[in-house]
Amino acid sequence: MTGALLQLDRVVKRFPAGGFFSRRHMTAVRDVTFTLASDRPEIFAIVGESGSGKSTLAKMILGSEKPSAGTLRFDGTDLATIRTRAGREAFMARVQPVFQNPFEAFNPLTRVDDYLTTTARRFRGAASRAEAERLADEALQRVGLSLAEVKQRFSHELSGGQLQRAAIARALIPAPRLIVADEPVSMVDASLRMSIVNLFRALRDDLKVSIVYITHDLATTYYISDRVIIMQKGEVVESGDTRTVFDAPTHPYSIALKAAVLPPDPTQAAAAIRGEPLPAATPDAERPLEPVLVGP
Ligand SMILES: Nc1ncnc2c1ncn2[C@@H]1O[C@H](COP(=O)(O)OP(=O)(O)OP(=O)(O)O)[C@@H](O)[C@H]1O
Repeated sequence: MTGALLQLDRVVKRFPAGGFFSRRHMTAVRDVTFTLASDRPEIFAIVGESGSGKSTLAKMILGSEKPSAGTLRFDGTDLATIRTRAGREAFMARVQPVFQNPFEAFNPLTRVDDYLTTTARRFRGAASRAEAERLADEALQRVGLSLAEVKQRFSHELSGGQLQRAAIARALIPAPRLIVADEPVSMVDASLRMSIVNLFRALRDDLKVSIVYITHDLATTYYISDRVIIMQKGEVVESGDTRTVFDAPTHPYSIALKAAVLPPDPTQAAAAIRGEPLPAATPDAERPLEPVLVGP
């Protein structure tokens, strides 16, 4: 490991609770510590039920919320020290978000291609419309779309799956090192989920982008992530290599979570992601060592 891409050290976030005059606080994120290496792109999952602090953690990684205590470093720089507009823009180019609802991520009054070309001008310095369109098309091709398919179209004219792909393309235009994806497939039609999930793997492998994948969905986490932390009430209760954690969880919360939602058989889990009825389980002896991804 040559250094850390992202390093969280005892990160805490408290919010005021109990009204304006109250001094009470609730702790949304408590003492979270983890590191993503800069020379080993990976999909790092943050899993937990609603209210466990996942989105608050995502906002702190994106620099849009400040920690109450602890430090977050990106490429060695403490995010708290980024104060200038130029510093903030440079950080934003390297750490890009993908949100749950692509219809909220795009302004309904702006054409999708304009959105992408504006990003190319702002973050990649594209000097002409032709250059901005070339960069937008390149990013769209990466996600299985093309500029021709989105040109002159507004967000409501695309399907949810297409628009989430366009949102991922927008995130790719600045050539980021890290993508923070907060529930990126939960609003996508179940039948298209697998193709988006596979896309994140391709970005990791082909573009060497690391991905912080935030979700409450264990099935997709099991399929795509390399490492996982499981959060409960703001705290990390279990962490490690995804296969190890899910195959033999040790914390009572992880055990209960797995029992409640994750079909133990890989073929069944793949069907669950696609929203299909579960097929018969594959006998243990015939199971591949690695889960087989069947797409789209
Ligand atoms: N701006 C805020 N002010 C006060 N409390 C907040 C704020 N943001 C989040 N919280 C609280 O912090 C806790 C963690 O919320 P967070 O949204 O991070 O959880 P989550 O795991 O992402 O849940 P979900 O999946 O429902 O988004 C919750 O109790 C929430 O109500």
